[in-house]
Amino acid sequence: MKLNIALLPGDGIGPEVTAQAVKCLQAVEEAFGHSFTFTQAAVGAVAMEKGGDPLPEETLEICKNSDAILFGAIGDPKYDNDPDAKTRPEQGLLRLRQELGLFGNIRPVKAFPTILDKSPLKKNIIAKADFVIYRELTGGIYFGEKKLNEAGTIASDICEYSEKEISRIAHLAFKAAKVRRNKLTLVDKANVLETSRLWRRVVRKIGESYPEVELDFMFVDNAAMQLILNPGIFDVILTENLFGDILSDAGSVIGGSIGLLPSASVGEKHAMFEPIHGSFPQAKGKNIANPIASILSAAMMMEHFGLKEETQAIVNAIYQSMKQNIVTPDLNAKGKYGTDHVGEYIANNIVDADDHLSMNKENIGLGKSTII
Ligand SMILES: NC(=O)C1=CN([C@@H]2O[C@H](COP(=O)(O)OP(=O)(O)OC[C@H]3O[C@@H](n4cnc5c(N)ncnc54)[C@H](O)[C@@H]3O)[C@@H](O)[C@H]2O)C=CC1
Ligand SMILES: CC(C)CC(=O)C(=O)O
Ligand SMILES: [Mg+2]
Repeated sequence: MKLNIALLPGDGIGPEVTAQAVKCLQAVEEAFGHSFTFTQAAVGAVAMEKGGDPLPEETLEICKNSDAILFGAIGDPKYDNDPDAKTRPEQGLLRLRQELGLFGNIRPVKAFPTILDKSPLKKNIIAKADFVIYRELTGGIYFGEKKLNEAGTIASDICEYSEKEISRIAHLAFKAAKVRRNKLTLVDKANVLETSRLWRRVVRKIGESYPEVELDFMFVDNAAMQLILNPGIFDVILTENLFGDILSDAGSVIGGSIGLLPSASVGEKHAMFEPIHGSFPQAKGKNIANPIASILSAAMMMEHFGLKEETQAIVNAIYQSMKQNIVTPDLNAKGKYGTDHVGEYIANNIVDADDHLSMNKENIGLGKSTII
């Protein structure tokens, strides 16, 4: 298969982790006989340094003309610590999602069996965790009107959702539930928010077309607690933009590090693959960031194109690195392995399934059912 991949490393650890994902995609290319072309473009603070715009027109064009986008991370303390900054790196990512119509963000969460002891949570609790968050990505409070009064004393952010915005991601989530364990939990705050009550009405109606899927509802405050206490009760979580952002970072505690959680952001025409973590500026240039979230995002890209064996080969190689304890310091405090070493090791262990008989065949479920 020939793929044109737009590469947007971004800020902080973004370039370090995406470089490892690229190594792994190149290993897939070689092992399976594909042809991937990478076109790099600037986004976030690095793009602002060059021309002031966190999403330059040229970058957007490269993305629009690509088959898929591999995104690193954006964000810089220079802007985080400046409440008066008019332009921010994060606007580059938000606009990119909006311009490309990436309305569905798919975030699978499952603990790798080989590193169950890395989570601060009890093994018997997290071993049962296997869920996927379908987060609405181009609506809600992140995209509503923002206001600050002249005195700078009163601010507001509007949260707005339309039936159309809710229903397109709801269909994706129901379809995912059908090929998983037939359960969908809508997480909202319908006891307080009008938008949440609209979500409930629309999702309940759509649920009638998916009679095999058990639909339940949970308030977001309770869901934050259940995710930690009882993660095994979830299969597909469907939720709005803000709640999905927060819940998925909380969910990353299950796997032992946010540096392990990938995502796919999908729309009708485009697809982007991005770790759920940010630019982790404290780690920039130190060669300590975990590259696996980025590498698994590349695996989700392979899965998106129906390349199941390729997806599995990447996941198997990640297993191998964990089994050998070739992991970054977030998973082994005494570890001496750097971002590039872990990436290199995983890339070197990516082999075609035919040559794979001696390798570990377990999988984390990515290859089966997270992307429709
Ligand atoms: N998708 C994106 O590009 C996102 C960007 N951001 C931006 O990133 C910057 C930093 O934000 P934070 O709130 O500190 O979130 P963050 O996700 O960058 O880091 C939070 C903590 O997670 C851990 N962590 C993150 N990535 C890791 C990795 N690959 N390996 C090991 N540990 C990892 C570190 O302990 C870190 O202190 C901000 O400017 C923020 O706006 C935040 C979230 C998402
Ligand atoms: C920085 C935000 C725009 C993004 C974020 O936190 C996320 O998508 O997880
Ligand atoms: Mg986030």
